[in-house]
Amino acid sequence: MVLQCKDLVKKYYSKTAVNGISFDIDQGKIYALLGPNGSGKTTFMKIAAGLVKPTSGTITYKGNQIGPVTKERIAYMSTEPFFYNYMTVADVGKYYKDFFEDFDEKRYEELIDRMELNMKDKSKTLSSGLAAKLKIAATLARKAELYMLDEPLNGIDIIARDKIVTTILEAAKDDVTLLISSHLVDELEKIIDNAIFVKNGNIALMGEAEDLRVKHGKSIVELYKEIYA
Ligand SMILES: Nc1ncnc2c1ncn2[C@@H]1O[C@H](COP(=O)(O)OP(=O)(O)OP(=O)(O)O)[C@@H](O)[C@H]1O
Repeated sequence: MVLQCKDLVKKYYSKTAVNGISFDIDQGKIYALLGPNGSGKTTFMKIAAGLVKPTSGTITYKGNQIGPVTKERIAYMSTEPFFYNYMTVADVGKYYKDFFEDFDEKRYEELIDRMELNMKDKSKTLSSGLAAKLKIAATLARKAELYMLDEPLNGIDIIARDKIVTTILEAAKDDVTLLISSHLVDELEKIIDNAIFVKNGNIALMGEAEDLRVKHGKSIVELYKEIYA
């Protein structure tokens, strides 16, 4: 296993966003982190990315505390835009290269092409769907070991979603792990190995997607509806 968390808690003043979760994530698998708005998915990803400190509990990546070493190996794509309005698509690449040693410029060019973006486009002129694609391209151009993508399909039209899902799948290798949050469970169901259902900061259900389907006689989409109805 690569990511291990035990009794992880995050409180924002009186609000408990993550309420004592424990689970492990195995290398080389694709995980869906599922749950409605406010269930704690983003908070968990931010803790694993080293952007938010847990209130209590432990979390390690390959035995290391979350910190500078793990940040070099974990690529996190937040729901918020990370680039400034004045930047062009090319500037975003340079900005990323300055921050991350594992950033592969050639791969970025390929991904920008694939997403039908142009290096000269100004980020402030991009539609929300194109800005979402830019975030994905920049994140997947890193040669990370663990990619955590928070709502990568948000704002992306139904035609482009397949392309994004295929691009995400290309990143999946034996030594690469993916953790993807999404409300669009249909799209994720096709590609995931494991599902983690989060409810009110707790794990409501988790397991290998195929085991869950067999055990409950339901698809992941149906389980989602049942858990959150
Ligand atoms: N900085 C913060 N200050 C106060 N409360 C916060 C903060 N960040 C998150 N919360 C609260 O913690 C809870 C979990 O939020 P979080 O963003 O982790 O959920 P989520 O499952 O990612 O939801 P969404 O799908 O809407 O992004 C929510 O009730 C939210 O209001």
